[in-house]
Amino acid sequence: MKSSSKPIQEDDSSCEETVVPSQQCEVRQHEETEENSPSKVVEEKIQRINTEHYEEQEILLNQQKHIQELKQTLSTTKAGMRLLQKKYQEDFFHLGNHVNGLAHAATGYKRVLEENRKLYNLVQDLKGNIRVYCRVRPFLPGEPTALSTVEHIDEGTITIRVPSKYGKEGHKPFMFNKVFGPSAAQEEVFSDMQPLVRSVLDGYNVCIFAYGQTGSGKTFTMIRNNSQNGINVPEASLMPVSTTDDVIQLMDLGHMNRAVSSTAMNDRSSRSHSCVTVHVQGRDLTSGTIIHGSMHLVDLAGSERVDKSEVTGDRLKEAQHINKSLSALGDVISSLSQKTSHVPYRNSKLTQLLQDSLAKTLMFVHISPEADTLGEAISTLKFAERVGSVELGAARVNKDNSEVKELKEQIINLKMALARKGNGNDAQPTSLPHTPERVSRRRSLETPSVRPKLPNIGNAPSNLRQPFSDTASSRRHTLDLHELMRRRQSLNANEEDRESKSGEWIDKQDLEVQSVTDNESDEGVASDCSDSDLLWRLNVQVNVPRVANKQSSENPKPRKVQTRTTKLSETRSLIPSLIPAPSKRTPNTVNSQPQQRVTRDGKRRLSLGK
Ligand SMILES: Nc1ncnc2c1ncn2[C@@H]1O[C@H](COP(=O)(O)OP(=O)(O)OP(=O)(O)O)[C@@H](O)[C@H]1O
Repeated sequence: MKSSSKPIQEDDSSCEETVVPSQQCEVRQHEETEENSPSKVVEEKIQRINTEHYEEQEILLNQQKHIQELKQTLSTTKAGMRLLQKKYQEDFFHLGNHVNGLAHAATGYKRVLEENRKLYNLVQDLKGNIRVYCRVRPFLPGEPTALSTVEHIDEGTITIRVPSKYGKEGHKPFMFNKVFGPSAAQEEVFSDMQPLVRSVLDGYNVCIFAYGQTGSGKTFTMIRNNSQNGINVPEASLMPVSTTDDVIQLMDLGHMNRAVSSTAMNDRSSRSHSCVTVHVQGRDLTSGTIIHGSMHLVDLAGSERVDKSEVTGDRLKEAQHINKSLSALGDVISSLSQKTSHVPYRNSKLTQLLQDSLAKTLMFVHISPEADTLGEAISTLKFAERVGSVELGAARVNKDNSEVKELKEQIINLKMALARKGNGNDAQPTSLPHTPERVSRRRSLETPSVRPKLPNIGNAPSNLRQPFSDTASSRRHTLDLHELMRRRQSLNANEEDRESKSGEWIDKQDLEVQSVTDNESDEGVASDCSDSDLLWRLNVQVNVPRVANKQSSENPKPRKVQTRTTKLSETRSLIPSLIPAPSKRTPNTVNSQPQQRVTRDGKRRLSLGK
């Protein structure tokens, strides 16, 4: 193709270059045409095709070569990839192993941490430390959730965000046995308390109290929701034992009778401490030892400074009373921590109530997250840390050994003798020898399991109370509180008829609900456990406050002591016939006046930790 076009171009150029007449040019063209004969053209074509073929061959060869090279590269790459894949697989395998190892280690670490915590708590228990749990309330609906006072929460540490004057870096850590954040569920909180609650059934005295400023969530922790009395608290129960619901019902009962009024801090501020006491008593089947334990559940009134609540008049006096008892609690705690020889338990009704159970105490300290409560939160946490450092010595099981039992029996005999004397019966039980029958009869007095109807209380034969049946003598009892509540309601319905009613007994389990606002004129607390209370404590007892607080929040009135003891009819009617009424302890004259703490500026200290 190329060769054929070229001569034509040459011809054209020659034609252009030489200026010849048109005829001459035509002649030359003719001559050239002759030269381009068909054979020549074919030849040239073949040559051209060959050349082209040769070139294509060359290209093909080149391409094949490239393909070969590419194949080579591909297989090398493939081999490399396979190698890499293998390596990655190995790496992944190792990584997996490593991660597994880490996960295992983390689980182990968690387990060790948990064990450490348990051991730490055990050591604390052995030393008799007051256990302190801290709980942070979440922001409430409608509250500005700007910045929480809480910076960080770890298992047992809570770090509070503070202005720099409080700490170098603007935060301050506090350590407790456990810290529950705002999202902690009730179940989580209660599951940690189970061992403590169970120890009541093993014969220990236990006290669980909720401390914190108004509105910080004390009642939320201590009781469940009760729409009846309009208290907006959650559906949950304090105690994970079978008696939970019953005890909670009692707490509700106490709460219903509790003084509440609105303050600057809370629309329904509790203006009194609410205490529920559960006494459990049973006999160890193997040794025959009588074991009794008690549990105080105390929902304290708000611990804030009086001026914070902005109350005046009667409310102010009430607030001062509240803080006086909290102050007395603070005094008890500080004298326990300083191990002074005298602990001023008698300075307040609250501390008298807690005296027998402080050896196994759990304090729930509550704080609110709002920034404007920072000051209260810090003083609350400081107080709680101090409480946590108090060593009370190991708690002891309330076992009556044979000597104590014998002495108690003698006391019972004496009481019976006195009672008979009062009835004109001159029997002299104390002078009787301790025959086995007598001892067994006296024991039967201690441990009634059948609940007899008592026809004539004054002449009730002493063997009316039966010994524990096998089931009844089990160390763990379920409180028959439904019955108790039913009776409580019927008591309310017809208080006047109480005296004449007879009923059944509930053995060895006493329950008390009290609303306490301390007052110098208060007499001994109902749960006071003196020896003379032995028979008295065999009966069901519900102490409810004489409530000024039917007083509504609109018309609240200050109260003195609002504790009334309501005994079931059979309790009332039986006891006086057999024994004298339970004696109330005479207040300790040495320390009958509450201590008034004076601060440096000369003002009386009104609240704890301030
Ligand atoms: N952990 C919590 N989760 C959700 N809401 C809570 C929590 N703790 C408290 N609250 C809510 O905060 C409000 C105040 O709580 P609560 O009444 O228990 O405080 P308080 O400390 O008992 O107050 P007061 O001293 O006045 O009796 C209630 O509406 C309660 O439902």
